[in-house]
Amino acid sequence: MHSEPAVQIAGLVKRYDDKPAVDGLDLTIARGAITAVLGPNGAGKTTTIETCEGYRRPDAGTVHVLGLDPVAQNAALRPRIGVMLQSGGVYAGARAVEMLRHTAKLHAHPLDVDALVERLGLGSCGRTTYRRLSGGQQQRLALAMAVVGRPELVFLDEPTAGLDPQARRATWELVRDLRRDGVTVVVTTHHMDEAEQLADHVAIVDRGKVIANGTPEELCRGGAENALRFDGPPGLDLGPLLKELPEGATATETSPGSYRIEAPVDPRLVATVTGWCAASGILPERLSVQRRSLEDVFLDLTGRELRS
Ligand SMILES: Nc1ncnc2c1ncn2[C@@H]1O[C@H](COP(=O)(O)OP(=O)(O)OP(=O)(O)O)[C@@H](O)[C@H]1O
Repeated sequence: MHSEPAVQIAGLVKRYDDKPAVDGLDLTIARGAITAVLGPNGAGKTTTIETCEGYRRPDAGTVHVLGLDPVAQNAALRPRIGVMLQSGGVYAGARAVEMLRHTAKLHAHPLDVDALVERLGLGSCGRTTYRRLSGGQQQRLALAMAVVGRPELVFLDEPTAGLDPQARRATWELVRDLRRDGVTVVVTTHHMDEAEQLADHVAIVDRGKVIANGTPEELCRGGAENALRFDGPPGLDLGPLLKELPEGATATETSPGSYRIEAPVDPRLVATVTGWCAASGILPERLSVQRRSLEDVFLDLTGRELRS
């Protein structure tokens, strides 16, 4: 296990026509995990990732990927990373599966091409040229090309944009399998459900900076949406319940007969509250868990919706 991070970015600045697309971005990405870089359109995700891949030179700051400078040491870095770009990067006249086989042969320990083709539902496009594939098929082929060489680190830029739900799930499964094989995966997305489903770590990017960073649980912890609600008889004495709840929890009657317990919601909390209700002869009606989502976190931090 390497202790050195997979990616280390400090104070990254990248400008286009004097306008900063990335504006002092700091980010450390651990090895062997799935990290989602989440943010609205235009936040600077693609620019950051392309800088990590060596396609763009930083205007300021430093970037290290697998301990290497992506521009100065590009030749050493290239064989160790897999890259799925948002648009193409694939020769349009080449036959889909042939191209994949060819790419596999360039690597010492490639994945099994037939299994990968099957996995991503590309079996029917064997002899079809890239330009004749549907958008979703092109997307899946680009993903296959990024991972077939069994790289140490994979960058996936919006891998499920425009995919149908089935292809989306197949992509997520493949990404999870990569993690199981010890591959580090960095995925950019503006779908918060994708980040919540997939990622071990989430970096929320807005206006060229990382504005929050942590596991989905860490980011969603606290705040008004992390609560349990139930209805019961009005005027209950919540003091005895509060004594049973974890430190820092609050219990309030928000309107007559409506109760709200604010605390990290886990099965034990639900058992404590329902146990107290049972012991007090109360039937908790409309018992519900309200969890903060990454969308709520983004809204709290920026006052804006994440959705584009
Ligand atoms: N080649 C370029 N020339 C000029 N401006 C650019 C270029 N590439 C990106 N930008 C601008 O830089 C900013 C950040 O873009 P970037 O593509 O990095 O964001 P993003 O978070 O990946 O967005 P999306 O989710 O839409 O892909 C945007 O304002 C964009 O218009």
